[in-house]
Amino acid sequence: MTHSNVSEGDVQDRTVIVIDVLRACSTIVTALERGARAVMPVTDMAQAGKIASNLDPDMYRLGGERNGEKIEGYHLGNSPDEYTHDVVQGRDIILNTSNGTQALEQTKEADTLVAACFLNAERVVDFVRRTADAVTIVCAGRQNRLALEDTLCAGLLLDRLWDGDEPYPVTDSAHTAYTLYHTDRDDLGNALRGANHAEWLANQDRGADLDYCFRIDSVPVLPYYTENRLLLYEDVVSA
Ligand SMILES: O=C(O)[C@H](CS(=O)(=O)O)OP(=O)(O)O
Ligand SMILES: [Mg+2]
Repeated sequence: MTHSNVSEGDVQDRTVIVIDVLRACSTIVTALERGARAVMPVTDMAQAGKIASNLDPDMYRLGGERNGEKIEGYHLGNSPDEYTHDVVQGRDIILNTSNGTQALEQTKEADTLVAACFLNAERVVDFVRRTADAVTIVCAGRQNRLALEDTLCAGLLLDRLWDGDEPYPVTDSAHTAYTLYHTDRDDLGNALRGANHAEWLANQDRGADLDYCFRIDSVPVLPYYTENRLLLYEDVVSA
């Protein structure tokens, strides 16, 4: 398990779970659940513009943020709330965010790559249990620093994957996430609301995003990365 500074060994021949609770992975899960055809994660304006220039303008929407605010000229910001059925249905979403889409870019050479958050926690755990041997969890974090909400989500996934019994040896990062989750699990909502990013979003009047993004297991979809885009896993296997 790691946050930022992903190395080749972290991804090669491994199943990688990228976690970004606030808010990119929660937005990706939501957009796909509400009917987006695909989410294309990008890292900068130039890459987003290049992809957009090759698409029919009615068939895509540009989404993303810098410093939490919608990027000028984009259709959507990074609040899951904006990704309504009417807006995303049948369209490609080009998503450009500060941390989550950067983590997806860093891990795109993984054997298997999925996006996770609290909304789809059990769906990810179930997929990993059934399909994966070697797993790396990458917490997107914030500005290359640890983000409490991502670490607690990693701890929840590990608790479920290990069935409440921590194996030995594990990495220091995994041990920390698992232990922290056990410390906070009885009042997880409170711990999450005390996270720096959560406090910051609350101060920006984004409290509704917190209510939504902290709902565990409420959107059971699996965003699966293939050919530079995230698709619903069932659409990949049935193709
Ligand atoms: O939109 C978000 O919540 C963050 C932006 S920032 O780190 O608060 O500037 O982006 P994300 O890539 O979803 O972590
Ligand atoms: Mg984040």
